[in-house]
Amino acid sequence: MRLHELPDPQRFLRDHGGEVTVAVASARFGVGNALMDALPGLGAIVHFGVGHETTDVVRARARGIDVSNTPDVLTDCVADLAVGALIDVMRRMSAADRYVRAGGWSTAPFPLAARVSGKRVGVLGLGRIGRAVARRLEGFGVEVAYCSRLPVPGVPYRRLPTALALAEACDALVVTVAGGAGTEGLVSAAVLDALGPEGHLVNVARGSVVDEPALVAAVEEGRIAGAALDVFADEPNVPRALLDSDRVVLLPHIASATRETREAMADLVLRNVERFMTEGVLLTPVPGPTH
Ligand SMILES: O=C(O)C(=O)CO
Repeated sequence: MRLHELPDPQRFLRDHGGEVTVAVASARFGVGNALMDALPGLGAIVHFGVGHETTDVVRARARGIDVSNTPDVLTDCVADLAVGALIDVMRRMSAADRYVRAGGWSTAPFPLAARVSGKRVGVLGLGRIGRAVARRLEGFGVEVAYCSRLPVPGVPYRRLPTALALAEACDALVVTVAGGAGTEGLVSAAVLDALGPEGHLVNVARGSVVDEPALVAAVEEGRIAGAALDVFADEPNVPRALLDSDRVVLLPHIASATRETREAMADLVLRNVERFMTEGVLLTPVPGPTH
């Protein structure tokens, strides 16, 4: 049953909320507190997607509700897209495509772009996706550094203590950290200024991680060279100044959106539901009580 497609979802919740034992939610909407409260018999929340910041997991667990997401199956596609977006914004591929289509090539050569190979790239949040991005970048002879709450054992990359220090040490920053209150505004005006007028930003995490008004100002004022964004503060709304900028690559939150990966995510959702319905446990519960 799809709650959002019902003519009167509130009425359904009043009449049948107590019968629902499993809720499946997208990472975008999650299960908010009001919905959680309307489902007194809920035992599991199964997210389609790796992000789960839209559900209060601590609150759910306190009520005995277990929560799962779809890790691993989307890592490669998100990392592929992050690296593609980095190359796009640094080499200005989308802008060059627009240039050719608009007939610019017959009037003047396209302006020179920034080299990718051999540059210093900072990965903000070295989880599964961050590590997959870093591994790919090694193939470009990129010097990778990272910033994460705790040191990540067994990786050959330099760890910087803060996002600011990482931005100061790098030519480009790729944001792969989890969303939610703990990372809100982590890429601040100061971080963008540390990245500098030659620096590029890629965000495949959550719009909330970047101070979007500060990013808009930095792009407009040329305080950073460019940005490639798959996520925004208020999707699907993209600030006008970004739409108007040729220095920005804009993507409609498609990092995991391949047929193969979306099928694998859907399959994992169904396997979580099945496991919960048959054995009362989830297959891929989200880690830690306070994650
Ligand atoms: O899995 C997620 O959290 C996503 O944002 C999918 O792209």
